[in-house]
Amino acid sequence: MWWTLGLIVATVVLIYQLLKLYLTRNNSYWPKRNVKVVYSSEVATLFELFTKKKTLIGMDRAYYEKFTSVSSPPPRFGGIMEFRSPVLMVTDLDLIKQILVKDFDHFVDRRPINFDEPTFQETVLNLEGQKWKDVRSVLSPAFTTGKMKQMFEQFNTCGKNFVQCVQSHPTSDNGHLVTIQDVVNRFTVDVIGATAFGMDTNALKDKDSEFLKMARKLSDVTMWRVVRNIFIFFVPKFAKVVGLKIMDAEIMNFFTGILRAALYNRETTGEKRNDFLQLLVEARAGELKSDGTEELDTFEKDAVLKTDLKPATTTGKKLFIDNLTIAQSFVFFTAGFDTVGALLNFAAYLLAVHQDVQEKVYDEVKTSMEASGEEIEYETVVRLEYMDMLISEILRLYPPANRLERKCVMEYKIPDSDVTIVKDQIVVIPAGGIHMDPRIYPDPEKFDPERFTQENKAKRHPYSYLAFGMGPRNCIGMRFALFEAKVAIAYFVYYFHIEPTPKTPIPIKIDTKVGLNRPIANLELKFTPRIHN
Ligand code: HEM
Repeated sequence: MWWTLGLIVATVVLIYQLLKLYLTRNNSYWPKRNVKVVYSSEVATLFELFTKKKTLIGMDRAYYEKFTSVSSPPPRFGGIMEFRSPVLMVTDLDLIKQILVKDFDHFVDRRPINFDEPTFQETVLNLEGQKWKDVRSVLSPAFTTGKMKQMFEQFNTCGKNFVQCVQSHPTSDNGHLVTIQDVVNRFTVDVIGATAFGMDTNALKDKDSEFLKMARKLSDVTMWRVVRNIFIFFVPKFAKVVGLKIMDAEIMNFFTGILRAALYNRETTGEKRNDFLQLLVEARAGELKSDGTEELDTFEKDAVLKTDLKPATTTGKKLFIDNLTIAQSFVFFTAGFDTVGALLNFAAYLLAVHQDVQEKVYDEVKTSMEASGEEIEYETVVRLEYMDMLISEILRLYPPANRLERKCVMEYKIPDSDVTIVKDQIVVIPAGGIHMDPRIYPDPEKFDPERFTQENKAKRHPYSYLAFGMGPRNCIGMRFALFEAKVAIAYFVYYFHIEPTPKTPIPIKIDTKVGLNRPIANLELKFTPRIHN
C-alpha cells in the first residue's frame, strides 16, 4: 500500500514539475525586452481556472489593479505570459487610442482562433485583413440608425410579448415572480429570430420553442466547455490536433440549417421584410446601399484607415456566397445573444435594487411616451437620455467583453519608448480593469448612472469607456444592441414595478464559469403591474 501511495505521489510531483517547466520556459521573454511583467501563468493558475476558483475576468482585473499601482504614474504597458504565450497588456489610455485608432493599420486583426468551422470562421468577428474589411464595408450599412428604425416594429412586437410573458407567471402579493434570465433569454431569442433569421421563433409565448432550446444550449457553459475553450484559446495547436471544436455540431447544424432555408425561401419567393436577413439578401444581390444616415462616432471618424488594405475590394454580390452570408446572420447569436442578455439581466436586477433609479427611468419613459401618444415608438426610445446613462453605467460595471484584443500585423515601435513589438504579437486592452480604476471612476463599485451625464463624461478620457470597443473594429452591432436594450427596459419599467424577492442575492453574484460577465443562474425578481392613470 505504501508503495502504491509513493508511486502516486511521485507521479503527481513529476506531472507538476513537467507542467511547471512547460509553462515557465518562455518567462524571460518580456524581461529580455525591458518590458515590466504584469503576470505569468503558473500551474496554480491553471488549476484555479479549471476548478473555477479564478476566472479570466477576475485575473485580468486583479492584475490590472496590481500593475497600475506599482508606480505613479503607472507603467503604460506591461508583459503577460499567458500559458507560455507572450501578450502585451496596454494600460495607458492615450496609447490605447493610438493602437485602436491612429495606428489601426498595425492592429487590424484579433487573436487568430482556429474554430475549424467554416460558418464560424467566416463571421466578421473572426475574419482577417482584406476579407474582414470587405465584409465589414458591405455589412456596415445594415447597422445604421435608419435601419434600426425600419426594424423597430420587430423590437416592439417582442416588447409587447414580453409583457404578456411576464403576466403569465405565478403571482405573489399581486406581483409576478420571474426568473429574469428565462424571460430575458426568451425576449432576445425572439428579437434575433425576427431580425436576423426572419422568423417568428415564438419563445416568449412557448417556453418549449425549439429555437429557445438551442439558444439555451448555446449559452450553457458546462465544465467541459470551459476546459475545451481554454485549450482552443491558449493551446490552439493541441486543440486542433485533437479536433476540439468551439461549437457543438448539433447547435451549429440547427442554426445553419434554418438560415439556409430562410435565405433560399427569401430569394426564391422574392418576399421582402424589414430585417437583417433582407439586408443580406440585398448584399448578395449587390443592392445593399447606404441610406445616408450612417453616423460614425467621433472615434470612428478619427480613425486613419491607412492600411495596405484597399478600400473594399469587392461588392457584396461577389463576396456574399452562401457560407459567408449564413455566417453573418449566425454572428447575431454568437456576438449578440449573451451580451444583450447579460445587459438586460443586470438592468432588471439593478433597477430592482435601486428603486430611485428605477423611478427616474420610469418617469423618463412615461414622459417620452406621452409625447408620442401613450405607445412605445421609435421616437420614444430615441429621446431617452437617462436610459442611455443607465445602460452605460451597467456596461461599465459589467462589460460582457472584459478585454479587447488586437494582433499586431506589422512590426510596431511603441511611441515614446524603445520597445518594438513583433508581427503577430497579441495586445490586450483590459477594458474591465479600466472601468473599475478608482483614479478614473471614483468609488468604482458604486452603481451611479450620473457618471454618464454629458458633463461628467467630458471630464474623463474618451477611451476610459470601452464596453463596445473603439475604432474601425469596434462592435458593429452597438446601435442594434443599444436599441434592443432600450426598448426592452422601456417595456420593463413602463408596465411593471420591479423589486427583489427574499430569494434575490444582494449583492449580486456573478457566474464564474463563463468568460463574460453575467449574473448567477436563476435570479428571481418580482414584476408588479403598474397602474397608469
Ligand atoms: C450589450 C451588447 C454588446 C456588447 C457590450 C458588445 C461588445 C463588443 C465588443 C467589446 C466587441 C469588440 C470590439 C473591439 O475589439 O474593439 C464587439 C465586437 C463585435 N460585436 Fe458586439 N457587443 C454587443 C452586442 C452585439 C450585437 C447585438 C451584435 C449583433 C450583430 C454584435 C456584433 C459584433 C460583431 C460582429 C463584432 C466584431 C466586429 C468586427 O470585428 O468588425 N455585438 N462587441
